[in-house]
Amino acid sequence: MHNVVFVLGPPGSGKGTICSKIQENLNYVHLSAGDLLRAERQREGSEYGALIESHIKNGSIVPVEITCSLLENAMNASGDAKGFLVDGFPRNEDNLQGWNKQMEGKAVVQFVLFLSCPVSICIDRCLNRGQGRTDDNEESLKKRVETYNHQTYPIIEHFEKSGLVREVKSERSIDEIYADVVNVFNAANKE
Ligand SMILES: Nc1ncnc2c1ncn2[C@@H]1O[C@H](COP(=O)(O)OP(=O)(O)O)[C@@H](O)[C@H]1O
Ligand SMILES: Nc1ccn([C@@H]2O[C@H](COP(=O)(O)OP(=O)(O)O)[C@@H](O)[C@H]2O)c(=O)n1
Ligand SMILES: [Mg+2]
Repeated sequence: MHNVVFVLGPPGSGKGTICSKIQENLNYVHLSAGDLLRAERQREGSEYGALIESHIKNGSIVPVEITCSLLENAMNASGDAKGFLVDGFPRNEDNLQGWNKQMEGKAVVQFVLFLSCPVSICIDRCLNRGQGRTDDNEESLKKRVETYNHQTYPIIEHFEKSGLVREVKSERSIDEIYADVVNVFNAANKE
């Protein structure tokens, strides 16, 4: 059974940054849904390259069958770990339903780490991210924020109802955020 922490928050809230620090220090394996989709987009022979690129540019969400299979394969290919940081998933109702269907009996969600951050700060961070992403431009970001507000935030509210959400405010320095995040993980692993 895979132990999973979902990591959610607006684009640019620092999900990737914080996950790599947790992976370094806490024996969790970081799996970014966005990174897995970008790798699949580049993979020679992939039948999904064009579809993935069009969703990424439009800030819309790739069908869950593709994303969840990439996540499951990556979990199965990984060695022993305390758990997996599933970064940027589930981002909409389709993601959530697809995960529940595909991963029932194979994974348990330990909690949801919610990195909350004002959108204006998030947009500035993405515009300055410097990774050459095809979606870090004003036009794509407008759509990504809209997708976050209308599709992803309701998923966070859904988990909130089950008491699974741990919110950490991420408009602060990485060290301040990370200190709170470590406390969240320590508390969860004591339960
Ligand atoms: N707490 C922070 N303060 C300032 N900049 C940050 C902070 N966390 C991340 N960043 C920067 O903001 C950008 C987006 O961070 P990233 O981790 O890629 O976010 P996400 O995965 O949520 O989109 C990156 O350039 C990163 O270096
Ligand atoms: N579960 C997911 C995650 C990402 N994606 C796509 O990948 C894009 C980039 O996701 P990302 O997680 O790398 O973006 P950030 O929030 O890290 O900036 C999203 O805008 C979606 O188009 C998706 O379709 N489904
Ligand atoms: Mg990211």
